[in-house]
Amino acid sequence: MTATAVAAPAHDRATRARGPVVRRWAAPLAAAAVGVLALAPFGLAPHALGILTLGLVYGLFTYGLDLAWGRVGLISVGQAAFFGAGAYAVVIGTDAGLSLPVAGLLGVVAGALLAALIGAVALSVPEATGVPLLILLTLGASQLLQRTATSLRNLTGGANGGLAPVFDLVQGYYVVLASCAVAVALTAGLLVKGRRGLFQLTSLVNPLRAEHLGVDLRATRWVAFTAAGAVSALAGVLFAPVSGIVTPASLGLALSASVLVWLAVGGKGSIAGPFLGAGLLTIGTQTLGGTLQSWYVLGTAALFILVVQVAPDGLAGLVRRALRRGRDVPALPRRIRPVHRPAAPETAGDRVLEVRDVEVSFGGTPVLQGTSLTVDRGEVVCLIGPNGAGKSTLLGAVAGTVEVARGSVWFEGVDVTAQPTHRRVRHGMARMFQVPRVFDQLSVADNRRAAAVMAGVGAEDLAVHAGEEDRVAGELSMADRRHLELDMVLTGSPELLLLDEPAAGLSHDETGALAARIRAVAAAERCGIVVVEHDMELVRQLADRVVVLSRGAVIADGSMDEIVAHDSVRTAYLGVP
Ligand SMILES: Nc1ncnc2c1ncn2[C@@H]1O[C@H](COP(=O)(O)OP(=O)(O)OP(=O)(O)O)[C@@H](O)[C@H]1O
Repeated sequence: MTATAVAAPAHDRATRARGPVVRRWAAPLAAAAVGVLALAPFGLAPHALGILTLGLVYGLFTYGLDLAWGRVGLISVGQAAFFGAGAYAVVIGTDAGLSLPVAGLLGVVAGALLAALIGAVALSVPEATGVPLLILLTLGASQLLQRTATSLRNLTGGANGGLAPVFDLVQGYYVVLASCAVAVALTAGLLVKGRRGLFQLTSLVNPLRAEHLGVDLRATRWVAFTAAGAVSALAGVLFAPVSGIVTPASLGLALSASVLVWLAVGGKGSIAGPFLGAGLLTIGTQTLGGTLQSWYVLGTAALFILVVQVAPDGLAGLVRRALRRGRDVPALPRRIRPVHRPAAPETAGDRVLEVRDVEVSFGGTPVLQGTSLTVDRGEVVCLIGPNGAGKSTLLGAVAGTVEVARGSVWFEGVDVTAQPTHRRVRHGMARMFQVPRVFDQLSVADNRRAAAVMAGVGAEDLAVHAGEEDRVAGELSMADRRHLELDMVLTGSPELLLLDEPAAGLSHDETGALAARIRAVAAAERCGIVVVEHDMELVRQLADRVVVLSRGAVIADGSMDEIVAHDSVRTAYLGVP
């Protein structure tokens, strides 16, 4: 399963050229949907057309949520804040004498700015606190805006709502609205094409691996969340003239909960899913909700639970599975421009890495206490020490995933202590984890493509081995996943390779094969390699130099023989008195 770039077999090139089944169906299905929308005014009674219009508005609203939740995994539980902001902009703006398009534009800008602000705050903190913070902030924004809309009677009409311009001709407004929905869905679809599509899909599937291939997670998520706010606000703008009245409910929790259900039922991560979920449930509410009342609400809740249990990818996911004979593997966009990789700085000499007196604490407990480490080009340094000594923490400090309280990290002669992980990676730092971090849900071929694009290599020129298009990375054995991860991080010809217990979970023979490969990489690529390892046999095979860490401090640094003979190492690590 080791891989270097060779020409793709002809049949694999053909498979890629044809594209996955769903892609072949996408254009005809989209054309059919647009055709149905275009013919609807001629075939439907005004009441039915009104319901379809509302379904389209809510579909667009749901699509907005999908740009955040479905594309980058950011759940907003107060998405109505953006929808209501758009709707109220129409009420307030037109009341102040602005034309509908100008008031609508202001509404979209307001929604985008609100989302940009919330996203910037929530994404500026570490992920573990950022995701709950986003949930709280969206919920808070929705509640705050709802209360404000209720209180400012003169401006908004208070609890009874404010009036929006209504158009006499339902059919005339339908055409405007349907054109808008189609245009926005297609334009916003550009956000998930090409390189940005790769950033989004990889961030969604495995954020840590994405970041360690050079994806800027924060920027990717922020752009998606801002776009989600703008699109949901536009839906609110379009909703105001359909409803004729905008009440505080358009900012509230019930609508925010509904849009989550619509997206879950329709299916995340596509254009069709949000429109399908919102459309079907809106038609259901309008036609059955009045007569069945609480039974209808109960039925919707049951449908939600059923879909979540039976088809987590929603109705659109069911259709995709049917078209793909039971498999629903997300695919990277085609034709992705490689990411630009900066050249090595002129200051770079033979020293690839220098860690100077680094201190790291977790919750006030010191873990690294003035730790220093150097690695030269072509050198393999093995980092050993008892459990909890701080070895993985040191790798994290080097890679930028662990915050350094004092001291500095120099990579290729540049102080990178304040640099985010993705920037270090783009300058040639690569990392493998104790548990292999590959994109489990994607095909092996797409894993390689993602790595190639991020390494600045054209995905078109990449080797695709027989069967790798159809093989999902999560189905590979532990050894194959490790080799795939190594292939991926080596695609960028790194200057520094960080390996955290690479032999974990491997058999004796597999460990031997991996050791031979790591040695070959060090010789061929002339990169510095740091290996955290407990397997002393592997350390002996790999190490040019061994560094021993105990309680966050380096207690020995030298050849394997020197280390074994070292008194404090025998006491601290080998347990010999
Ligand atoms: N994110 C974290 N939050 C709090 N404590 C942490 C965190 N990461 C590590 N620690 C603690 O820091 C100490 C060092 O952990 P680290 O994983 O770096 O040790 P290690 O030498 O790699 O150990 P092992 O060989 O068992 O993997 C441990 O006590 C661990 O519990």
